[in-house]
Amino acid sequence: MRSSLLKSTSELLRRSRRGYASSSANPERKVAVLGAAGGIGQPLSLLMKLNPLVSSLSLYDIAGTPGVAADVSHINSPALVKGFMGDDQLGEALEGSDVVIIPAGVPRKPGMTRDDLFNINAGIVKALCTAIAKHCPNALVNMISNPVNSTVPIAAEVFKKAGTYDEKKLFGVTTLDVVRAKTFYAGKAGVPVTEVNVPVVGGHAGITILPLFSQATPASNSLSHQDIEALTKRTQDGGTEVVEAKAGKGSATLSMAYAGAVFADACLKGLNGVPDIVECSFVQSTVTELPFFASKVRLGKNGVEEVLGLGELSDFEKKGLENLKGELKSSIEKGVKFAYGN
Ligand SMILES: NC(=O)C1=CN([C@@H]2O[C@H](COP(=O)(O)OP(=O)(O)OC[C@H]3O[C@@H](n4cnc5c(N)ncnc54)[C@H](O)[C@@H]3O)[C@@H](O)[C@H]2O)C=CC1
Ligand SMILES: O=C([O-])CC(=O)C(=O)O
Repeated sequence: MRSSLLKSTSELLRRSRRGYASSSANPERKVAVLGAAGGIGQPLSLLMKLNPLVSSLSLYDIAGTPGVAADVSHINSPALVKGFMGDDQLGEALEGSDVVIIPAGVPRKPGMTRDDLFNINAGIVKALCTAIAKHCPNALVNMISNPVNSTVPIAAEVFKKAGTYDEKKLFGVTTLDVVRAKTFYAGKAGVPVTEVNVPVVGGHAGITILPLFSQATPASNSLSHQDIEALTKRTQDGGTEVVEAKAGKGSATLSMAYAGAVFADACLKGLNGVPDIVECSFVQSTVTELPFFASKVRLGKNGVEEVLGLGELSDFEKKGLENLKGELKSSIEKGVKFAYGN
């Protein structure tokens, strides 16, 4: 009894130090998940229900949300869960949201690139962002829907047209690239995975995903150049590895839900004023000549507090950076053109 009391007290202290102070110390926070009944949406909704920083959880989809919401709502954690379905209920789902997470849209099948999803997902993202501009213009938007390299610029243009754009509040979620880079690096370098950090910069498709293993911590000097090349390629092809393993049944959902929950948690901590919250994300940027770029970002009370630079790159990474710019630039331009032309 005494030891379990001590354990729970020390857990409370640990949490409060890291941004999970008792719920009375945290402000009320509403999180909306758009696409909540999907492969990512369901486990992501579960993880957000478990997050003690969430007081209200709004689950929206075009179908299937009543069941998901009823199911998740039975979990005995504080967040109050409500399900919303169809266009008519989108406004209410969004009203008052602090963070909106968007995993709505179609996933890849084997043989497809993320860009092959553009035709369907661009329209979905545009419609959802139009509603965000109307119903919760101050929310932080976490864009998961692919192709992220284009859907984030689409969202920016929609918000600009609506007069609500704030570059500090729009994020392409690239956390899964970081999650993969950490896992693969730890396995190869033989270091504890929970201690690993690896920045991943650029974008979120193929060669635009550039892990900076030269900055990985804990540093390893047991890795050869070939090892680094193989780790880089595996990180860049991580999504395809899952798409092929699922053999037509979609793309990463569970690892993505985890990554989405990690990033949303960081956003909430930033909003709540927890200092030194840094995650990689695809944001409006001046780090390179490209208007959007993924790099480390410091999160704060208004969203992006500071877009951090790339640090020192190895020659291999410098080459990777130059190689990705062409593809990333045209994906960004494709998104902007779509938003303008429609
Ligand atoms: N950023 C990243 O790292 C990752 C992104 N993704 C992307 O996430 C997206 C979703 O993937 P999954 O969950 O596997 O797909 P899924 O097909 O299982 O789920 C998508 C959900 O979106 C819903 N939806 C469709 N149109 C909608 C609309 N207008 N409003 C609200 N909801 C709508 C569908 O009803 C469905 O429930 C895909 O575009 C996929 O490529 C997937 C993995 C990683
Ligand atoms: O590969 C895909 O289509 C889904 C995705 O973005 C990822 O798993 O990184």
